[in-house]
Amino acid sequence: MRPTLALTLGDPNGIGPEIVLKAARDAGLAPLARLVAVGPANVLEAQADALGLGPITRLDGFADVAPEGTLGVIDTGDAETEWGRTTASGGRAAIDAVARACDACLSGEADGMVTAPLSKEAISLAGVSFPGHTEYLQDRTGAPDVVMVLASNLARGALRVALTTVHEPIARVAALVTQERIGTVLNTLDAGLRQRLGVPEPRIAVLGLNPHASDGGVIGAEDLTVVAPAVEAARARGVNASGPFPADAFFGRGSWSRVDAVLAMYHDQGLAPFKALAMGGGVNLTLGLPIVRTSPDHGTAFDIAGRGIADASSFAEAVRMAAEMAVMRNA
Ligand SMILES: NC(=O)C1=CN([C@@H]2O[C@H](COP(=O)(O)OP(=O)(O)OC[C@H]3O[C@@H](n4cnc5c(N)ncnc54)[C@H](O)[C@@H]3O)[C@@H](O)[C@H]2O)C=CC1
Ligand SMILES: NCC(=O)COP(=O)(O)O
Repeated sequence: MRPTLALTLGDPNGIGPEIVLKAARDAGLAPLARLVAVGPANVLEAQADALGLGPITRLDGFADVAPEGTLGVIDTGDAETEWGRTTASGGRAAIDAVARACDACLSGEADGMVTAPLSKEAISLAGVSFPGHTEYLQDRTGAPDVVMVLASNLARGALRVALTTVHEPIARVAALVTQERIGTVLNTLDAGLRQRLGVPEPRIAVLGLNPHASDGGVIGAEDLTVVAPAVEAARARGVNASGPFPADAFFGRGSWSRVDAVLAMYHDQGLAPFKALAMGGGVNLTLGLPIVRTSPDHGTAFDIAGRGIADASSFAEAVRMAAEMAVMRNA
């Protein structure tokens, strides 16, 4: 089975359209999936011309097939490009593409979606109340629980970092790290590792919330009163979780290579070490959705937009992973 993947263009003022064009010309990806761009076709056509990465064919829908050697695009309406600017119209264009691709996955027109980066500030200016794709797609698909996972294959093994809280200000994190939340995330992560990533018996390490995982209660109580009981409860349900572990030594000692996934308590606790180890080859995926969704490990890169120098390797990895997940899901 060769899945059809919808590639959303992201914010038209960033590097999204450029990395989609570059991935579409990656000869290694063509056998894995049929790639269909979704977003403002005028933006994609202009960038394809400027960067010499065409030709582009406008499609009426996913059933319409682009001629060999061209990238098909499903148009979601014209947009302007203002390189590097955070605009409401850029945010609107980005989210309209995500909505179209998501609906195509739900209806079965597409087998998965790979999202180029959008600006959280721009979608907020456009009136979207969700901070990112993860929360928007959870709402649009009606998924009860989702987990953000950043994944990469490194020489020492697969590094997968999942997040208990995602796009939350640090002032709110401690209150959001509850036994219930950790339990729900562990269940969703365990199921997603088995069903979507083909890990038969997932081993999950859970990081502590406080420095040194609270050090016996000297540095806060949450690791003893919240995280440890949540890990115990998950183990009683058959989830092979361990911890809480002090986050700094856990990454410093390379302990991640002895488990299938690491559950961090908050965004930067997990993603700072992930990006230090894997940036450029990492993939952001959402487990718990009824659809397949992956994304690169970076953002809109407004500072280099329009210069033709964006590195598309993480986006290409996201396409590869989505193709594998779609094949596994449809098997
Ligand atoms: N999946 C998504 O939609 C994501 C969106 N974002 C959003 O992107 C915006 C910018 O985020 P930042 O934290 O500044 O991170 P960023 O990843 O956009 O940029 C950080 C630095 O890395 C460089 N960079 C990033 N990707 C690159 C690539 N493919 N090739 C070459 N250089 C690259 C940029 O030029 C910049 O200097 C924010 O609005 C953020 O919310 C961030 C991460 C993921
Ligand atoms: N740090 C990851 C990130 O911001 C991506 O968010 P999302 O758009 O995938 O929800």
